[in-house]
Amino acid sequence: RRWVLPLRRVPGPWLASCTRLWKLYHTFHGNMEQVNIEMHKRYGPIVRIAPFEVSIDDPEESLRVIYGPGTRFTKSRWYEASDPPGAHSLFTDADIRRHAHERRLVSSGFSMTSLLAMEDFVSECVKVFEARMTGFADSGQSVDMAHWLQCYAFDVIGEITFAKRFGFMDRGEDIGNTMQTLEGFLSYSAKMGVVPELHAPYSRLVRLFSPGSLPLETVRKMTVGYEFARAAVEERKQAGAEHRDLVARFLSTHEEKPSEFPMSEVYKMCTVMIGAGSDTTAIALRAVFYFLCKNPYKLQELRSELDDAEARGLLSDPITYAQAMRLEYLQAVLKEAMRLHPSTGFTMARVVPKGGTVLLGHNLPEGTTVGINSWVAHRNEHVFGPDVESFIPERWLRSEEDANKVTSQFGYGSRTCLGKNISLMEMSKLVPQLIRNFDIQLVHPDRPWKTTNWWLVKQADMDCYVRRIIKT
Ligand code: HEM
Repeated sequence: RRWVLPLRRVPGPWLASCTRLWKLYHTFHGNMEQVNIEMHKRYGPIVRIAPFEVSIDDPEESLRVIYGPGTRFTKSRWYEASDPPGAHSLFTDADIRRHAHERRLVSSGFSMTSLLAMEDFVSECVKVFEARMTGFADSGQSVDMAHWLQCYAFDVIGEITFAKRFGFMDRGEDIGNTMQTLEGFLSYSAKMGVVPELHAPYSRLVRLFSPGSLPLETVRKMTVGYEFARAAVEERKQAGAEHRDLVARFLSTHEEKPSEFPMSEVYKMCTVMIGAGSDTTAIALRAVFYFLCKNPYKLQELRSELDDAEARGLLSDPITYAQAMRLEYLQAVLKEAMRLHPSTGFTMARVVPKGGTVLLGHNLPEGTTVGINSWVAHRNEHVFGPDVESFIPERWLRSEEDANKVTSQFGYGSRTCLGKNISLMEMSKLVPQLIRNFDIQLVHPDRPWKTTNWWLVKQADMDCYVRRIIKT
């Protein structure tokens, strides 16, 4: 394989060119984003990471070719392990036409009009979060921000999807082991995606043997996620009229086009919302607070912007999305945190279409898997300068050219994140509200946090002290 295949001229680790075991090994270790960065430092902008797969470090031309408008590159088989065998969802579908059709059916639910109609749901969650932080501040207890931000993200998804908070923030715990279940699902899909041909036989084994035996249990969890969403939709239907949540929009699409969008699609979309919309936002929010705590001058800069806006009467309580969008430094902080710590940490793998392609001077035959990892792309010094490892929100404010530099934390092109604006609203409303009202500090500022990459690069160990800022 090393020498015979058309990819023989693409540099990379010897083992990776012979077998997928190299990729599997690093996936198991849960630090693929770091390995990927290291590989590009060692081998250059194009690296062979499996016999038929290359990773690309080119956030401009190659990004447009692989993911841009009108692309014929399809999602790779890695995504198959994120669904029960044989199934597909909006997130995983490799069929370009079917995906485009389904995306059209649901996209009105994600328009700016529906987003603004959902703002009250998010405001409600911001208030509950603030109340919980006030409680911690008054008690002097430290707070595991990693956990609480995930509670917030889950409850927002509950609100915007089902018009009902799941109750994570109210109870402060992992209700029904949902977070743990999602973690198990991600860990399974990340690894099984490397050897997708084993996904179906493995799932059959699960059905044959005791479903309670770990780790076979993990496959069953995919079905549990679907059943959870199905039960929530049914409960929401019983509760009746609420016209602003996503379920209402999915149900109205179902009523208009029952054969194109049957109830199973409604359940599936809700499953995707929970799977794709909770951890991702929690990770981004953790990154924001972590980098602000680590960079007190930047935190001060943000606080000054908020104080100034408040003094001029430009902020309500809680802050509206429209007000937050006008806070330039805040928006730069969010963007910079997601540049340095994108939520997804694997290459977004795609298959080269018929006729092959040329990327970075290499002929890549059809069927080759190619992809860009945002962790690599966001650290490209030709694009972002020599200070790529530093948290510098100002880089987005220097010039129009800098402000328009492309990042891929939400993906790119036709498969770009459908929930991007929802999560930007969640973040834009929560971050300033906490910064203006609380002083947040890491309990162990010198201890780096722990991260694990099961496609999402999830952080742990983020204990913080929270103190109320008393305004005179
Ligand atoms: C900071 C938060 C978020 C980040 C960083 C993020 C990131 C991403 C990325 C990178 C992709 C593309 C994956 C690929 O091409 O392989 C994606 C797709 C997707 N995301 Fe998000 N996401 C976030 C929040 C959300 C939310 C809140 C929702 C829903 C409420 C959501 C729903 C989706 C869906 C449905 C897709 C599939 C779109 C398609 O293929 O047409 N995401 N997201």
